[in-house]
Amino acid sequence: MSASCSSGQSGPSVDTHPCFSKDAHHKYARMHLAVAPACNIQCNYCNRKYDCANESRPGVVSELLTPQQAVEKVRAVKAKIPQLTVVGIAGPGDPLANPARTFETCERIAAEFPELQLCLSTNGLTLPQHVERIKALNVHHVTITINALDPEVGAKVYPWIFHNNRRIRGKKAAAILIRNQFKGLEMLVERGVLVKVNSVMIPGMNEDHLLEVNKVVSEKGAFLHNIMPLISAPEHGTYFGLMGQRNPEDGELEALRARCAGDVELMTHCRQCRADAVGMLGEDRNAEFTMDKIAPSAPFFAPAAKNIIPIQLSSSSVSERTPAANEEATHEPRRVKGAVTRRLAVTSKSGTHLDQHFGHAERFLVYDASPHGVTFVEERNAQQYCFGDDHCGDKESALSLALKTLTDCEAILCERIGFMPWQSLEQQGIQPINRFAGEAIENALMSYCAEQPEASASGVACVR
Ligand SMILES: C[S@@+](CC[C@H](N)C(=O)[O-])C[C@H]1O[C@@H](n2cnc3c(N)ncnc32)[C@H](O)[C@@H]1O
Ligand code: SF4
Ligand code: SF4
Repeated sequence: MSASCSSGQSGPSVDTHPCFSKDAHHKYARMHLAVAPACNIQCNYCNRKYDCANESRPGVVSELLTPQQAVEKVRAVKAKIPQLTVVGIAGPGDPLANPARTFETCERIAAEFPELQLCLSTNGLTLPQHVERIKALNVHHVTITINALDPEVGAKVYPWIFHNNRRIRGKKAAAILIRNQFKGLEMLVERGVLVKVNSVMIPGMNEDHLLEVNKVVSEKGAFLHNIMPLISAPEHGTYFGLMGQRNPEDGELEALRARCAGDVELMTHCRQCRADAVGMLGEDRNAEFTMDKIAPSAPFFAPAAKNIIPIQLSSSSVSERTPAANEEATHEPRRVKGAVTRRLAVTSKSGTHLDQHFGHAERFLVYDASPHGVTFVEERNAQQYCFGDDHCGDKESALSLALKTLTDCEAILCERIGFMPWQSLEQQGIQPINRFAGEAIENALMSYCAEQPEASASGVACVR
């Protein structure tokens, strides 16, 4: 596309942006900086991974970076790839759910490399409150992911949002998210910041609705609309993956794009890059620029292992109970001496690692955890409800018994989980988490805590 925007939005040039200009795409390089682990909403298609070299999809990175490391990485990439023109923050979580880390990174890069274009990719939940800062930092463009206009459709994509220190679910949550996305879009356009809108095409759920999204984002002044195919597979461990939500088939996305009637230009060559992609579009040279290669002596952030309280599983710590009536059965995190503490459960065969399928658990291990440490609370009996095909009896009642023992837990971390229990847990307000499969329990619990929005707001450095 040319430098002039079809929406009439004036402002920064897009001629040297590899994603926006078909000419630029072979000449210029981009890089994503993975400084934003936390997210303040859940999309049913997203499962972030923080140490994965193999998968190529959004939300996956090899390592998380502090703002300082991010600048070191830009220095190293710029020295080897002088065609670098664009530096973006696109996760692996949401940049604006990690505002301190995101804006510190932008400030450092703007100070050292004023010639580089900065961009951010966000779900938009907290966008309105950050627009002035984004403008002041001279961020070249912002991408907002908008999958629905109608909260009814939105509620099928987003099970919850975390807003004003509360977890909100269903249509109410989707309505708040959508309102803030459009408010943020309008505020940015008014201030001359380029806005690209991403929408994920989810067959059977939002494809017709995206025609309306296209029309409205066009009227509101977005300069580019990027309708991307859903990437969904059971092995990604997402809700959609487990429920068998299919991806668009050949030709479906093109047909949808052809039906879009808004004036906004459509992007057709997005590669759905990882949150740490480096290089020209279509290539990923991130492996050449991992921190061990560019700053081998620098200590990497790791959770404060010294604060881990050793776990001793004894029979006296095994509990038959569900939380007592006079105990607060709440999922809300508590603040203890300044640190947010969360009650979390895990399934584990070994007692040390997340190595057990939810359906195979005969016990749940319950912890109070914060980004700084982990305290073992107790073991609770779970009635195993899945024994394999021949033995599954009254699955539902066994599952509901298992769920009763977890009412005070915010999330359960497990190796894997099936669709039915996932749905039941979510209905009860307990988030199933399987992205730490195989990890040591303490590290996984601290990492989970550190990636929550309140943790990053209180300045927790990084998770790994
Ligand atoms: C990983 S997100 C990070 C930025 C921000 N949190 C957001 O959602 O816009 C970057 C983009 O990848 C998209 N994405 C994530 N998982 C996806 C999936 N399974 N299929 C298609 N797009 C996906 C998001 O919708 C978003 O547009
Ligand atoms: S907003 Fe972005 S990071 Fe958060 S769950 Fe959705 S896709 Fe993942
Ligand atoms: S995800 Fe799409 S828009 Fe973002 S850098 Fe890759 S090609 Fe460009």
